[in-house]
Amino acid sequence: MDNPEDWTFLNKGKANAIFKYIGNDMNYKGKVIRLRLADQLVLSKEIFEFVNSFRPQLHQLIAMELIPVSSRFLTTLEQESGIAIKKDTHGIIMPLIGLPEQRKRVSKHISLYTDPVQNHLTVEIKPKWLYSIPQHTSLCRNCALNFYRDEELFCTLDLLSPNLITNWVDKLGLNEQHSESLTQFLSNSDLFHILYDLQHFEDIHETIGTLTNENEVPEELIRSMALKDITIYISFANDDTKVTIIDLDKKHPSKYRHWKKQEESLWNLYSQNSIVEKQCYRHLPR
Ligand SMILES: O=P(O)(O)O[C@@H]1[C@@H](OP(=O)(O)O)[C@H](OP(=O)(O)O)[C@H](O)[C@H](OP(=O)(O)O)[C@H]1OP(=O)(O)O
Ligand SMILES: Nc1ncnc2c1ncn2[C@@H]1O[C@H](COP(=O)(O)OP(=O)(O)OP(=O)(O)O)[C@@H](O)[C@H]1O
Repeated sequence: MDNPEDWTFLNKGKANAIFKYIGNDMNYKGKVIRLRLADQLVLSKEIFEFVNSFRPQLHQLIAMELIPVSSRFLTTLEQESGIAIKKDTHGIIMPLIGLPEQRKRVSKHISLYTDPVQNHLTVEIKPKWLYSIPQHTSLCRNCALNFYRDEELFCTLDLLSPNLITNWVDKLGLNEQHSESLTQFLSNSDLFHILYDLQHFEDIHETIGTLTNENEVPEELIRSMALKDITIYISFANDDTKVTIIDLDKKHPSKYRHWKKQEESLWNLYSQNSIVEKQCYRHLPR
């Protein structure tokens, strides 16, 4: 496995690079390795343990295996891909998520992957903040962020409310069969409610606003913010529905500066109910 020639660059985000296995070892065929980018402060072993702590509640989390990597392995992949990789002791092996070829980007947080021949669909959703929006707030964090970026106003808070799901799905413009499958899944699954419960952090806007030092960042806020940054793949192929959650990365407390900056950018939008025709759905505490 430690032969860098057996791995080819697949994709990257802000914190990780993904390499696909192209060697002959059957243990790694159909797998990827996920490596931390050079500027990251949380290492793969800590991420692995963090993710595992959520497995009892989130059984859809992608399977992971922590494996030691040599510095020669990392340096060679870094040179070949041109991506600065963290000098880490471990990487994380995961199954390769195969996506249908045609991609339609609905918004920064929603994409649809379809295979019209086989009629397969994978929906990629970054649900972001699933929470009860505070009193006197018109726009939730998701709608405020989308508005700020001039993105489509697709609010995942709608998915917590059975009567708003059909309309949410209709706006995606899927074919009838896929619309029906997705509506059925979203109506019957408790995943978004589980995430809502797990993300819960009382007075989150105020807490972020008052942080002045990374030592003040509560562990529960780190967990909540990590859960607000996951990606979910929902795949429909034949009669099979498969759900996979990726990217549940432990946040370093130094990220509080970014969270605060985002709050400062969005603050004025939270109370502007004239911006959009539709008010955000207010999900009441249960
Ligand atoms: O602050 P946000 O809501 O913009 O979230 C950031 C994400 O932007 P998004 O809004 O999802 O497009 C951002 O996503 P992109 O790389 O922009 O797709 C990252 O996930 C970032 O986390 P990290 O730096 O990788 O630890 C995310 O930062 P965190 O807030 O999760 O720390
Ligand atoms: N198991 C996988 N199989 C196939 N592709 C994957 C897999 N895991 C991640 N990817 C792809 O690589 C991209 C980056 O991976 P990942 O989300 O883990 O990185 P990140 O740095 O945490 O991203 P972000 O900046 O959104 O936080 C994903 O958006 C996805 O397209």
